[in-house]
Amino acid sequence: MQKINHTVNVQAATKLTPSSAQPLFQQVCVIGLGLIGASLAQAIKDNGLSQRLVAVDRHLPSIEEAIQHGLLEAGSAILSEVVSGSDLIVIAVPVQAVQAVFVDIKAAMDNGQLDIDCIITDVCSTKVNIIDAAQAVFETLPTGLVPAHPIAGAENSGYHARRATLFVNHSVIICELPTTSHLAIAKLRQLWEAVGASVMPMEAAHHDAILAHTSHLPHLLAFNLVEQLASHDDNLDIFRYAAGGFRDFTRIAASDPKMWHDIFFANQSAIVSALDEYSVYLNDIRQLIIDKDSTALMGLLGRAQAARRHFGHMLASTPYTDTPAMSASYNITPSNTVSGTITIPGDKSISHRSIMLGSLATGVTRVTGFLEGEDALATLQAFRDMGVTIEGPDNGNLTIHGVGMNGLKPSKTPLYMGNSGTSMRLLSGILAAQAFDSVLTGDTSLNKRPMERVAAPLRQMGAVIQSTGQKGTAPLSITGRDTAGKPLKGIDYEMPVASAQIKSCLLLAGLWAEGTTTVTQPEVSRDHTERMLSAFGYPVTVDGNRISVEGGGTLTGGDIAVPADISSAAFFMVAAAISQDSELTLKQVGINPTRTGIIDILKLMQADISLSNETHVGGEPVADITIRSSNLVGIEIPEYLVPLAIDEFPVLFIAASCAQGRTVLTGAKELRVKESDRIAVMADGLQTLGVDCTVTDDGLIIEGKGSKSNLNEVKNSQAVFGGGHIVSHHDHRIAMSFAVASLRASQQINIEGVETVNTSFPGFAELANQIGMSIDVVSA
Ligand SMILES: O=C(O)C1=C[C@@H](OP(=O)(O)O)[C@@H](O)[C@H](O)C1
Ligand SMILES: C=C(OP(=O)(O)O)C(=O)O
Repeated sequence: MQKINHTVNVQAATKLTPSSAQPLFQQVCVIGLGLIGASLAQAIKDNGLSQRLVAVDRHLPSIEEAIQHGLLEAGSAILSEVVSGSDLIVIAVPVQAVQAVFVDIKAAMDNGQLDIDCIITDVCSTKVNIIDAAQAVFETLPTGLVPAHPIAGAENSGYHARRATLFVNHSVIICELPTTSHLAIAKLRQLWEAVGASVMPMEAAHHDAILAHTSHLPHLLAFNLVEQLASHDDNLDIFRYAAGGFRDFTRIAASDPKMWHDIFFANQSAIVSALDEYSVYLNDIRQLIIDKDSTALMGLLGRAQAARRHFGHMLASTPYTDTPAMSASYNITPSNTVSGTITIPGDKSISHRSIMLGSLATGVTRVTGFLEGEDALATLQAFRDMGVTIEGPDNGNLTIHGVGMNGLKPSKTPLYMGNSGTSMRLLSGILAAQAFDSVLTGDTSLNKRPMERVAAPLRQMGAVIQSTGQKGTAPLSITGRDTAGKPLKGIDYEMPVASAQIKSCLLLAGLWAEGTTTVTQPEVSRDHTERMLSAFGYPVTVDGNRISVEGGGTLTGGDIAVPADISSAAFFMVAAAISQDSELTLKQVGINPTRTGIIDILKLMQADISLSNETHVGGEPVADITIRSSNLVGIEIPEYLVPLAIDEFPVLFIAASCAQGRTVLTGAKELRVKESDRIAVMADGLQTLGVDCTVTDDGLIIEGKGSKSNLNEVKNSQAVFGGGHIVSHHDHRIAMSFAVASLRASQQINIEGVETVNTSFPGFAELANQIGMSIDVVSA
């Protein structure tokens, strides 16, 4: 067979990687110039990863073209003609042809054309049979053998479909065999990372089982559905009118039949078991349709829709919902006045609890005003994962089909709580009492927050719960009562901190415990759990700071109207208070007295705030809040107000910076264990913007820069903050607080890491701009 040589383009061939003086390889030999092989060759070439590139392919026109394009230095249909001196061989042929390639490679090693430690890898979709094939050929597996699988592709095949960027942001699974040398693994990892992929090690059999479900089964179904429709007599009509769904679902049936033929046989047993499982599910959904079981069908469809979005985020430990960008920043131009009448999104704490109690109730619960922020959506998804049918959210409306106190089912995957401390802590109380085991995990920030504060008292109730993170942190592993034995028992617990999350966690666990569960809080904290339990017909005894429930009761579903969140309203309250000639009215905001610390503190600072249209919505008091510009004064914040304004301190620090004189906060150590250390992070940002402040162990002292002008003079005209770059540490409340600072800034403020604003206040920037601020959201 003919060998085609080509004059080497010296410049291109010696192009170096930016990070090293030498290319990673002397000569790479790619066997098979199909889509994957040719794309990898192109990526190696474009990134200067090899001194020379050669290829083997039975289709000589592809080889010739690749040489003409300057991609290859040489090529042939016969391996022995080009392989000499290669230090990497990439096998990119159909699975069934790999064994024959191994025979050729062994011969080249035996006759000295190839070094014994040459790296040999492949890109095939199955792994066990590749290892079996190598074992059949080599007496001992070569130390350079590293089976691999790039999870990337396209329905187009062949040399012409190649793209050097095919692997960017894709995963490559590599199977490290006991025989493989560390150097081979390290070099192959370096190669894949250099072409933009991320490498994951995986055991070969596990790889095959996973791929059977995620790749092989969908391809098989796509081919089969096209076959089914094509066999109809009226197939022309079917194809002519086949709209997006058919096209989307069967896109992959345009893939290479030979390749898939080989894969289906190569991974036979894993594919057959995936197919058997699929048949069971298919039959189940068929039956739901026959039975007209609307609740169960909605449950299945809702769960599947949400799970489709959810898995990606869970794996990446990133924000929960499909936000427009995984990282974003604000560029804010100073403005000096705000005005208008606006509606703030629903209360986060009440939204969480509506899902939890609605799911555990008997009957249907209809929720309006639900906060469609990532934190509350994490709670929603967790209950879907545990088998609850929840319709929506649709414009804040939800219908929850309660499953009763004993109706939750084990989730098939760890429950992902995203960024939400409330979800994780309240759910751990509920799950500690369930029959089944659970695992709770979160994003990078949540997995750093203290969880022993709930795990330790739950253990006193008899729960079996482990905080498996490094410092009493998540992931939490909870053993179900079926394994752990007896039911939980009520305890009388003195809470060391005034935390509504600890209180709620224990009260919720107490619903299933034997006897009475009592918690005593050192200070009043938000009481939404107590209120909502009562609204669902569950008796709760409140005696000052002692709150008790008896285990064994039931909840009855009903309607819940979620009021606007005072914690979100706080940003706009401060915005109007610190800026010039401003007046804002915030409609129907929750003014539960356990949440109104922000109003009390601002009033002590002489803010101009008034409430009107006071009424009750779903057991919670609400009012319109009107706030106007005022010359604030610095104060010593009374410690009893700290739990009543716990989430509002970041923005209160902005208010304090604009006040005349010093503001002192003490007794607020809890701020250090929120989404960020809110004392340290706020102090850093304030200093960046030119405000003098001193961090203390449990608080902050801020030297306000407000004017001494009397209240009749033009209010709030001077700049307090300079401009600068603020790092929010991905904490939503830090990001929004510094956005508010722009109303008294002399120059632009840029805030990095604002994507988490969606956890509590989706639409914040749009609303801020609507009342006169100037926030430009930049997505990365
Ligand atoms: O119970 C709740 O819904 C919450 C309680 C507070 O946390 P702690 O209980 O940790 O103070 C608060 O910071 C959080 O945003 C919501
Ligand atoms: C602390 C907060 O929430 P969580 O604890 O639920 O993450 C917050 O929203 O400020």
